[in-house]
Amino acid sequence: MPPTDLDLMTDLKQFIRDVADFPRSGIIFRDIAPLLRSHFGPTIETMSGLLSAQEWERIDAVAGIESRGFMLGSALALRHGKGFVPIRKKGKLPPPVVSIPYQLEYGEGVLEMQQGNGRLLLIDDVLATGGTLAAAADLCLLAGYRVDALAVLIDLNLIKDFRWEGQAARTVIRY
Ligand SMILES: O=P(O)(O)OC[C@H]1O[C@H](OP(=O)(O)OP(=O)(O)O)[C@H](O)[C@@H]1O
Ligand SMILES: Nc1ncnc2[nH]cnc12
Repeated sequence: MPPTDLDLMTDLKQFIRDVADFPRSGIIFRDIAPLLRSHFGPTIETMSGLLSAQEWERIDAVAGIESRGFMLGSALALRHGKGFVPIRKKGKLPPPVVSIPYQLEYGEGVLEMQQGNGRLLLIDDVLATGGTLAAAADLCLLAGYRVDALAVLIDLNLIKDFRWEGQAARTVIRY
C-alpha cells in the first residue's frame, strides 16, 4: 500500500528537534538539521509532490529565502531542472537590488533580490507568523517576477489561514 500524506508527515516530523527558548526566550525552535541530515532525499521528494507535473512544467525557477530556504529550494530546483533565485538578507547581494522590510516570529530585517522575470515557486523551510513569506512574495513582484506557488516544509500553525494574494502556502508538515 502506498504511504498516505499522514504517514509521510509523521515519518518526517519525528526527525525535527524542538529546542526551547531559542533564539529567544519563549520561542520553541523547530530544528530541521536532524531531518536534513538523515532524510534529505525523502524531504525533497515529498516537497516535490506539493506541485503537480503540470505546475512544475510552468514554473521557470525556484526562489529560496536565505538561509534554510536555500537548502530546500536549490535541491528542488536541481531535481526539476529549474534555475534558482536567491532572496537574501540585506547587504549580501551586489546592487542593483530591490528591498523590502519584514518581521518574523523572533525578529525583523530587510530582504533583497535582483530583478528578473518569469514564473517562480517560492520556497522556505518554516511558516510561523508568515511575515517572511509574505514579504518575500511581495518582493518577487517588485523585482518583476510572478509567483505561481508558495511552499514551505513546515507550517507551525501560528496563523490559521495564511494567504498571499489569495494563495495558501503548500506544506508537508503541520503542527
Ligand atoms: O513566518 P515567520 O514568523 O516570518 O518566520 C519564518 C522564518 O523564520 C526563519 O528565518 P530565519 O531568519 O531565522 O532564517 P535562517 O535561519 O533560515 O537564516 C525561517 O527560516 C523563516 O524564513
Ligand atoms: N519556531 C520556529 N522554529 C524554527 N524556525 C522558525 N522561524 C520562525 N519561527 C521558527
